Amino acid sequence: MPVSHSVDREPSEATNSTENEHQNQTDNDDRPDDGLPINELFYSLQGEGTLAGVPSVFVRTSGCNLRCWFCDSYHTSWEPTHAWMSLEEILAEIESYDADHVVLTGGEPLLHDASADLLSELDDRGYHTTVETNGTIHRDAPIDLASISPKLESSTPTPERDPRSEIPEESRNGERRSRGAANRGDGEWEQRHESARLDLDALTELVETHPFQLKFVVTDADDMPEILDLLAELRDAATVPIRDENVLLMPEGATRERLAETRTRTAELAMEHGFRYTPRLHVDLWNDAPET
Ligand SMILES: C[S@@+](CC[C@H](N)C(=O)[O-])C[C@H]1O[C@@H](n2cnc3c(N)ncnc32)[C@H](O)[C@@H]1O
Ligand SMILES: Nc1nc2[nH]cc(C(=O)O)c2c(=O)[nH]1
Ligand code: SF4
Ligand SMILES: [Mg+2]
Repeated sequence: MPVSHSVDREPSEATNSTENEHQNQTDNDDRPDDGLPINELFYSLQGEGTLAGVPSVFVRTSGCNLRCWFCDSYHTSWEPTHAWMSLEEILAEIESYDADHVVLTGGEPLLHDASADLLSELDDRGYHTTVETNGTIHRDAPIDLASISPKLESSTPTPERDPRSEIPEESRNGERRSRGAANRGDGEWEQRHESARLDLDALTELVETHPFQLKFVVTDADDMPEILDLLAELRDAATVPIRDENVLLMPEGATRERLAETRTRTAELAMEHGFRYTPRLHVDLWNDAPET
């Protein structure tokens, strides 16, 4: 069974958009110089995108500069938990699995300087690396597939959609969330998320520097005009072709129940526009279980 690391302590304040600011809000005590805050590290099948079905080791960093209301990795964004692991420890654990593919995800993995070092070490060892990123940060690092998921207006945590506004209950991962009155949501991230969620320069640099896929989370047909506008802007700005086959529509849903509501419409939209559809295999297989 994969190993999970989490830290039992009060949730940190909202994570900021730079690593330094982020580090100010996390444990200093046991942090190695070259390490990363790891929320979970596990072996599974790539569930999304053009490599769906490929056995892969997942390294999930903690901390994000955005706060999508639907985030399926709540404990890396809204209430980040993690243990600090040195690169040596991370690499040893990756090497303990029989896999050629590594997926670096989060949270937002490109927030962290050490993500670039980890990617270089993985490259030296011959691994194929996929980085799951929201596309707001570019880093100079060897990446075999930049899996970019630019965030649409429908991701913004308005007060009505703020997950911290809900009464504390079992979390999506089956753990109890500790949410007191002090950290109850009231849409405080709405503006911050909205102003940070798209960065055309970072997106352009990402598609120009790495093999890439653009993976849009679709909640309903209203998302399409924004996807088409963003693609037109990106195609204008980038010096590399962005083919329809590089554009994936992925249904929003952290659970089988929710996916049952979104996937057929998303598949029809993909056909209508000539884009790819990507399933969420891991949700079909294991629902919202952690470490899958
Ligand atoms: C948790 S994110 C981490 C990487 C990065 N922060 C990002 O958003 O791309 C991993 C992937 O899950 C997707 N995702 C998160 N919550 C989702 C949901 N409820 N339904 C569908 N996709 C979701 C993201 O869009 C992204 O493609
Ligand atoms: N199986 C599986 N495939 C995935 N592809 C991208 C994931 C992610 O959270 O970034 C993910 C994930 O969490 N699990
Ligand atoms: S950008 Fe990714 S990790 Fe951050 S809140 Fe959105 S889905 Fe979650
Ligand atoms: Mg996931």
